[in-house]
Amino acid sequence: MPLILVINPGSTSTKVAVFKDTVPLFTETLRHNTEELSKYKSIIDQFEFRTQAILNMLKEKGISLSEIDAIVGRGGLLKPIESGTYIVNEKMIEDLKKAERGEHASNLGGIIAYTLAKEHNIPAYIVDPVVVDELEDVARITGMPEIEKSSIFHALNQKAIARRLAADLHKKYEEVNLIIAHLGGGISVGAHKHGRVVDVNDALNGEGPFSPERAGGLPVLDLVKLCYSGKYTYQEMKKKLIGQGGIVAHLGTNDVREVYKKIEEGDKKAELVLEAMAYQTAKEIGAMAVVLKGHVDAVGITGGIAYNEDFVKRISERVKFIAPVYVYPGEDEMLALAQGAYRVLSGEEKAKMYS
Ligand SMILES: Nc1ncnc2c1ncn2[C@@H]1O[C@H](COP(=O)(O)OP(=O)(O)O)[C@@H](O)[C@H]1O
Ligand SMILES: CCCC(=O)OP(=O)(O)O
Repeated sequence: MPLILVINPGSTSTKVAVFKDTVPLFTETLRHNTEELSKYKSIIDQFEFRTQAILNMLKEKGISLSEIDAIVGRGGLLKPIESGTYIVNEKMIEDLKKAERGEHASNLGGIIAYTLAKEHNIPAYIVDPVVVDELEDVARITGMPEIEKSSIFHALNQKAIARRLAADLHKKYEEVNLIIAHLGGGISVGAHKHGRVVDVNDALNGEGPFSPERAGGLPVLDLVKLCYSGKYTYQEMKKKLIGQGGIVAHLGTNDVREVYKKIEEGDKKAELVLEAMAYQTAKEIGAMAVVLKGHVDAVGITGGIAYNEDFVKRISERVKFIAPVYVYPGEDEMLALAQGAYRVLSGEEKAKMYS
């Protein structure tokens, strides 16, 4: 019965778990506030900090790395690839370190898994990275031929929750049309058509709703003007869009629980900004209903923010005319990662090779 270490770096957290086969021994979430993360210039600079946090957690739980049989991490911004479990190889590490497709905490999932696994001579995997690409061609075209739309989203959790929702409908994932909204540090809304995510907002690079730390879609020419205003460097502009945008920019925190505290204390601006995030998310769900030509079996709402019933209600009341709304607070990512690694370790599936 293999012991599997699961590492899931998100933009606002590092989640760590150890599974025996596919049974969790423990799962912990280490939350990182804006102040803690703003010390680091780039995501790769967070390597030591996040690795140490994981090692401390293992020590606290009395588990030694020498007992672990395989490590699986959340996959990052690689080339667009199909869904599945991939062995972490040198080429993948090179691409994650170069970060040519962008910087996101999930880049560290593969890198940390590989580094720790190498020291202990065990395999490292990633499963359903954020670049899983099942877009229909029509969804790729933008109005500027030089710019093609990308599929960058919470693929791991969206797929896991979509399967769970299909099961709750007593159907197979491949038989239903679903819209899944993941509400995390980033927000992604995907149209799942018979088991494929045929359209989804790029949750990293400025499409769809703003989120706790992303600016989301913006009036384009105003953005161009700001870029050329001479006020900001490229790196500063990037931070304003990814990491320091959205709720952080408006309210100075990436923690939606803090926003609710402000609202309880009578902060009207906090209430309006929060309502706007729910409004934009609902609007994106509406757009995905159009992608599916109105044939929607259910809408699923998931991610950390889905723990908050008020926020879910703000979305549901706008979208419940489309299809029944199901809520899955948090995520199924840790189990999905462990299951992906286990399918390979048990010989049920062959690991895919990234090239
Ligand atoms: N109980 C809760 N109520 C409301 N928001 C929450 C709760 N727990 C976490 N969140 C919010 O969820 C967001 C993080 O979601 P999560 O899915 O864990 O994302 P990530 O993978 O980006 O770290 C943060 O803004 C956090 O404040
Ligand atoms: C990079 C797309 C997935 C995403 O936004 O993840 P987080 O919510 O963990 O930042």
